[in-house]
Amino acid sequence: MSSDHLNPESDSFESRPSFCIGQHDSNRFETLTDGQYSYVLNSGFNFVTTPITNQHFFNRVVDLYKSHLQEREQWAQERGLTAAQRSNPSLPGPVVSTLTNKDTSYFPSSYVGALVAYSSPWIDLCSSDPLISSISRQVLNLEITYANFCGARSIIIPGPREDSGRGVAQYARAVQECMEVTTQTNIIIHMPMYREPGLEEKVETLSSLFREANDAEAEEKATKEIDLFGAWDSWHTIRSVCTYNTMLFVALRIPRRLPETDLQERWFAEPLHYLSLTKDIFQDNRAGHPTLSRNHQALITRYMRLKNSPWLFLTDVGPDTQNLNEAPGKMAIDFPSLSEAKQALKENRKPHMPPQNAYLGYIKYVERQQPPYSAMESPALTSFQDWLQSPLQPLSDNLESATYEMFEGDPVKYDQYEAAVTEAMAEWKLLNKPTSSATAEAPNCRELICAVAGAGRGPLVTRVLRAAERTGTAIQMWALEKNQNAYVYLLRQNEREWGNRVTVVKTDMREWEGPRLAANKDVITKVDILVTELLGSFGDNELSPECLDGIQRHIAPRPHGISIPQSYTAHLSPISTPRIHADLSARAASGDANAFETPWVVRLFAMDFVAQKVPGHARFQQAWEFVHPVEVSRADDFAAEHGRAKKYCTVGGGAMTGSSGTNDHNARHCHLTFVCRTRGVVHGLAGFFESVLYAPQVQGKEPVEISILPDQIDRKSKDMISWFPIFFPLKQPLYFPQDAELEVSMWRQTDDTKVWYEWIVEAYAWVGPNARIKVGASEMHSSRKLACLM
Ligand SMILES: C[S@@+](CC[C@H](N)C(=O)[O-])C[C@H]1O[C@@H](n2cnc3c(N)ncnc32)[C@H](O)[C@@H]1O
Repeated sequence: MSSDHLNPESDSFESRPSFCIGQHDSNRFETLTDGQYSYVLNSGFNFVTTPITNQHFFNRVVDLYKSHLQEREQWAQERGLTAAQRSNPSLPGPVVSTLTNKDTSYFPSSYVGALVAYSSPWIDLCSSDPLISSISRQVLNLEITYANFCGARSIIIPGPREDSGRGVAQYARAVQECMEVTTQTNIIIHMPMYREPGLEEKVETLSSLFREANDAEAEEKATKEIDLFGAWDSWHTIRSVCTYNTMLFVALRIPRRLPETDLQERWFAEPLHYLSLTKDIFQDNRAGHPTLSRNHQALITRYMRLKNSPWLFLTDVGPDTQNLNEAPGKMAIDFPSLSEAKQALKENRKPHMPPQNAYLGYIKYVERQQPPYSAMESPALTSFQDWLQSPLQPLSDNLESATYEMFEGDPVKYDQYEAAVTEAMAEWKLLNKPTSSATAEAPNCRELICAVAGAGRGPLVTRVLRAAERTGTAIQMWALEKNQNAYVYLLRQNEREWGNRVTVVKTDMREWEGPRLAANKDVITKVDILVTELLGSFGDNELSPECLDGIQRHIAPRPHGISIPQSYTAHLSPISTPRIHADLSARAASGDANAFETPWVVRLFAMDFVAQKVPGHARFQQAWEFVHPVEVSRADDFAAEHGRAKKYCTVGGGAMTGSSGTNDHNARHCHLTFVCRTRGVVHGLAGFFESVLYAPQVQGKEPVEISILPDQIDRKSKDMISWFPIFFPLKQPLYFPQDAELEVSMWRQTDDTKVWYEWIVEAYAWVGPNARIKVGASEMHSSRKLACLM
């Protein structure tokens, strides 16, 4: 292969994720000088971390702790305090005095924004010793406010080193306090994917420095089984305490042994800012060069597909402190000596250019190996990742041309519709079914009456005409549209593209009088094939059932007349999607009272399906189904008796307050049980739909379908992008333990004038072979205030 695919100027250029790679040294105690910073960048890194305070400060804090203990002891002895008096928590504690210029080499500079501040790893916010935890909190506050003052854009705080409830709560509270003092700075918690031995921060903490030797607690910890989801749990506590602040992120330590994919997916959904790779996770290949396992490469590839792909930082891979101390100064780099300039010329490099770092070189190789973006990862589609859109209301609103144009950009939907119509027409012929054009005057007329209702700008009309040509079927074609602007476009299409073969009518399909015969305009007949595309992401959420109800009386009587689509089903799965939850919380905080009551259309991406597929309980479960035409309609019966203009009224109040019940047959309810093996948190329900456009009557033939279900789309309508999923949020994230069951209740509600959804999720835990207890429930959510008007 030529290297053209890597050249942006070339036609065969393939775009792929680009990596931003930084360097972190866990033993660094001083900020890099200008020259050292240039040296690291010249080694090929894009950014570098910096400590906020130095060794001097560390020594000062250690001395403070020691002297405080001594003073307290002396003071207690002088006063002859009893053990109880000594442990009085009201005795004054140590106060870390403010920073001085001796405590730090980090100052505002031209490149301070390019440095990622790393707070001191030696503090212990989780300590059970109140003195140590207090000192640690003070140190963190001093560092964070100072880094914020200096202009740091990101500050990494080493995560808690254990997952104990008390320690993590203390830690989370301290971070919450930091978030209140920073303004423009991202706070990033450095967390391990799980507690793999050796993966944690190596630097000793104040607690380990002062801990009695041979600590039983430490020993117990070492022998404890690893709780794979423990570190994620701690992160979840921290971000919950920080109320899903959108400036709080994770730097994820990648372990040497990758865990099960469930855990990898859990982290994928979190706000990942960095992936941190230590030297230890690399293996040497036969030539002695560092490499990563295939699984590690696959993980990086997966995470790099995110719209905001995480940055990477390599820890302790060099250049180390010694290299940097020997690094030439900025002056030497800018004005090299004659001999260095000569040597550099000979070696075809820039003067003082450091050697390429082997680990970095390998990661750059991994970057070049990234699969190019597919058609489904175009910049436009990628920009839709996790972006919330209010669902369309094509019935009550009139769509714009650009919206129709966007629909028309996806050929898959139209191909499937054409396949369905082709199949229906071919079968009509094969089974010699009667047509609605055959009247008493022309009993042998074989022309099929076809109508596209809700034709938009006409792409489905084109497909029906094409299907007729392909199958050699004579048809009389009708196109109905209630949008007066699209109607103008349809009239022009008829003249220019369809050779005036189509009768275009501007009408709401529910008010249409029915098709008139081409041979005798006085005769109103029936439609043999009715084609509509009124489907939303949840199937029925753009009121397809209500619209089809209003036109189905024109479909030729059973068994001949057909509706394409023939049926559609709505499906649900509970998901964890912290980023969307954070987005919705921010909207709610800025005044959107309905943020958590809106079913959003969203290209869900950074999310985790929390339910597993187990026997009897699928991961994606069907909520309900609509089939067309409806066998019996009470409204039709009523209209036949009293006329269509008459208001349908039942005795009494009907099903909903004030309703007369005409649309009750389109109400639905489901109660679904999902099984979750690992513990986690649910932020809402992902909704999908499938539709059988046409199911052939001839045995052995597959139905023509479309689907947006993640486990079906590739089989039924691969690469179809016309619909993104729908998301029903939960106001309060619902935490559940392992081996839990989530029970989802959802309703499609109607009061004859509008349609809306209501949903609730309950969590149960198994406590015995036959006993479950309820561990939590969401509140009842309702989109009634944003209902679709009929
Ligand atoms: C999702 S768009 C599909 C447009 C077109 N068939 C396509 O596939 O590109 C639905 C169309 O149905 C129209 N529509 C919705 N409800 C209607 C109704 N009750 N009567 C007539 N047209 C309707 C809308 O104006 C819109 O043009």
